[in-house]
Amino acid sequence: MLELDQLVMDFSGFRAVNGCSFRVDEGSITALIGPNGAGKTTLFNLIAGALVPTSGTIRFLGEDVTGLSSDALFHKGLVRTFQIPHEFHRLTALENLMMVPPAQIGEGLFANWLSWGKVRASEAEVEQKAYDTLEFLELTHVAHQRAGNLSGGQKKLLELGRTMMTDAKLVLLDEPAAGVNRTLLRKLEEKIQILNKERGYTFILIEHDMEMIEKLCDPVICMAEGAVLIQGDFQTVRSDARVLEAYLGETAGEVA
Ligand SMILES: Nc1ncnc2c1ncn2[C@@H]1O[C@H](COP(=O)(O)OP(=O)(O)OP(=O)(O)O)[C@@H](O)[C@H]1O
Repeated sequence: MLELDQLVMDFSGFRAVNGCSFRVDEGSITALIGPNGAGKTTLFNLIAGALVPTSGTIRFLGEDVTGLSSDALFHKGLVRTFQIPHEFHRLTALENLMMVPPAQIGEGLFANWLSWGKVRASEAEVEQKAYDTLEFLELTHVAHQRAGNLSGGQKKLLELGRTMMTDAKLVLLDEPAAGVNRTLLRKLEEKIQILNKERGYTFILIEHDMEMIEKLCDPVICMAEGAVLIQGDFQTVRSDARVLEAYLGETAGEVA
């Protein structure tokens, strides 16, 4: 589904991503791990079109998408969520979902410009989809609460819900577990698994929570100094001496 070939990203002389190559199979949940500064976020920015690589290529669904904007990629079904959820604080949870532009409409909105009946029908569909999404996420009880007042975990669930409004194919999740309490974390894991198994979403996660990675992810890719150090299943990667060594500098031996 996604193929990275020799990706390089230089920031005024500093090489943050250094010849990164790997592929992500459709239907997988891939974890991207590595110590601070390994280049994970920069790589996400490259895949999501927020940065243009210095060199190398990115293919998505068989098409060379290197250098395409995040907007163009979004319309192809590649969606990124953020470490800090980007909800609109003053809007309700329901409105936040309704604000997400449906990836597939695009020109349809323009075509509907003179046909208000159609627009209204489409609005009603979007509202229904937003309610269905809240129900799936078990957030119906906060549908009319301001998103800014939700807990950290509820905001993460809402962020996941925003991807569901777009019929995403590949979702990049940036530290989904960060700041989420244990109860909501289990719920978030369960929803990610359902989206993956039943709705065919492919995920790539940047994550530091090893419990979540062990439960959800295969393969696990460990980056260090801008390149892929090792790729394999959780146990293989976690027990690899090079991975422990890469983490040693910052966490005194703890891979987490
Ligand atoms: N816009 C930028 N300009 C200059 N250097 C940058 C820029 N963005 C990232 N870097 C540098 O690139 C390296 C990789 O950073 P990146 O944020 O991708 O790492 P990371 O693996 O996501 O780390 P963390 O786990 O701490 O978020 C770091 O040394 C960082 O300082």
